Amino acid sequence: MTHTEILLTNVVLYGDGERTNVLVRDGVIREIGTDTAGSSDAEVIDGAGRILLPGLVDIHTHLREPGREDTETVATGSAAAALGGFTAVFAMANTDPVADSAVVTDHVWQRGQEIGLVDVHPVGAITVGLKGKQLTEMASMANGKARVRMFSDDGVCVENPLVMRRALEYARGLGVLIAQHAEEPRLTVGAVAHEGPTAARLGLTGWPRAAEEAIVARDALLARDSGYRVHICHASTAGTVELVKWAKAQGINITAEVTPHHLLLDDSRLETYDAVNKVNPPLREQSDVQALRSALAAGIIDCVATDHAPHAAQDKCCGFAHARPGMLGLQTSLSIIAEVMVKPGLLTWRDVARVMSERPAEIVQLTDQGRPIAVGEPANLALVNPDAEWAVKSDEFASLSTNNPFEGMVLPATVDLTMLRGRITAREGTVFPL
Ligand SMILES: NC(=O)N[C@@H](CC(=O)O)C(=O)O
Ligand SMILES: [Zn+2]
Ligand SMILES: [Zn+2]
Repeated sequence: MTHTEILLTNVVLYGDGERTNVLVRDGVIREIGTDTAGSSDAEVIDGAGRILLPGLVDIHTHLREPGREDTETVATGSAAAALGGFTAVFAMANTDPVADSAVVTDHVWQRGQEIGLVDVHPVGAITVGLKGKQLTEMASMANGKARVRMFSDDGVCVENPLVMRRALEYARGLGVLIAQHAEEPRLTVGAVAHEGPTAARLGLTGWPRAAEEAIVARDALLARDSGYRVHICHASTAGTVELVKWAKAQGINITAEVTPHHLLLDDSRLETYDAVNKVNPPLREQSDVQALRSALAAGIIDCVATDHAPHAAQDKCCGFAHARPGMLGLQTSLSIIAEVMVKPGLLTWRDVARVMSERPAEIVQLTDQGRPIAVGEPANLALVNPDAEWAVKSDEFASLSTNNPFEGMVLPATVDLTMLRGRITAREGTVFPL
């Protein structure tokens, strides 16, 4: 039976303050208050001990549709997202065919809306076929049904500085975001792991920090001169933190994200040669991990993004050098942030709302996500139990792939319920597609 109203009782907004009730009707938050009761028809959900956050927004996800539907689809990725507390995700363009035309971006958007678990915003490619040569028709994607607002060649770097410069100028005219996978490819030929003592000992070809940092520095300068903004995907080094801090201090319009795995894991994980730990950029050293945590706490790094990157078993269970890079992220991200940022006191839950919902929504200029939990606002919400603990079992995950480096870990905090425009999309491990 469908209720016209949902009443969340005894929740603590942002984990800060007194318990209260939140009444949702027709997709909108209608009333908030300890006396709020709703009509007799309202579905009452007891939120005692729970924190209410705005629905999470992930600006960096890989759903493998079209092309590798054996590893993830818009449907399975949406389910993983809803279970992880997300109400909007941005699906990267490195699909097959590449999302470099409105035909592909409109398809991805349309599929997401049909499934109805999360708003799936396609990211458009910056260059045709991700080849780094010719700019795509960003305007036709931006003006299509999907209203594409973010462009990236993620998976590969826009290497040519003139192409990057033109991309920023074109994006400026359209008001869309350019996001860079910062990797100077001439420094990473054959690279499979962070260049450092661990890779040297294990005989793995290294990806030096400078490969990332050189592009971050270059693109900060290109952003400065274009007068337009640039976003840095998956920041992984202490040097990137210093460069972003410097650029912001100059008034350069630059934003950056960090992944949960770069905040939790380091290259000591490589000892086993298990390719589940292979990812781009690679897991770095403990000093980088600490610098990334501090930078997220300080707002130098703006937000968290999962870089959820599902891969088939046959593409992972092969020699380390041949395995594809990437790891799952959507269903573990909030818990990892709770573990590495909230538990040690680096962030409050109020801050988590900022780095996992409000700030990412701002960066991509989504007007209906990352909104305050207030009367009249869209009911995009995540109900979190901060005191629960759970063990990660990837065979219980919604994703079609199992490349999960967090397998077996016991993590804090569960997402008990996710709501998209007033409709429950996930509740206690079950999803409710349209
Ligand atoms: N992060 C990864 O290691 N892999 C991503 C691409 C990317 O984000 O660069 C993928 O598409 O699998
Ligand atoms: Zn990338
Ligand atoms: Zn990515």
